[in-house]
Amino acid sequence: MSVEPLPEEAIAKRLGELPGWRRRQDSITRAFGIRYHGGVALIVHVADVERLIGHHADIDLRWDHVRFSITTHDAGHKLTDADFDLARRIDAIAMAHEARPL
Ligand SMILES: C[C@H](O)[C@H](O)[C@H]1CNC2=NC(N)=NC(=O)C2=N1
Repeated sequence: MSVEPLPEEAIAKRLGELPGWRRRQDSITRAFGIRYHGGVALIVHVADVERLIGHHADIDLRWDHVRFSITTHDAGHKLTDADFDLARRIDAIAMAHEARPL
């Protein structure tokens, strides 16, 4: 997976393919509705996949939702293909946990 920052057009294209994810400066972010303990289970599953692929989201757990934010630290906190790959994986895991798309 390249750690080259993506050009703006590529970012727009990839965001268009990932409904629910929003850009926030040089990261992408999405929240899922899920109760606290379910959120913990979801995070553990995501963390296992992150360990396998070597890419990690910033994760904010609240009592009724969990928010994932992703950027590539190794690219100077810019968006890369690795961020969009992880976002797709998080979507699939969140659906498997029956998290509510927000
Ligand atoms: C050595 C290790 O693979 C790197 O530091 C990885 C780990 N996980 C990472 N996660 C994210 N989001 N960005 C990175 O640049 C990054 N780098």
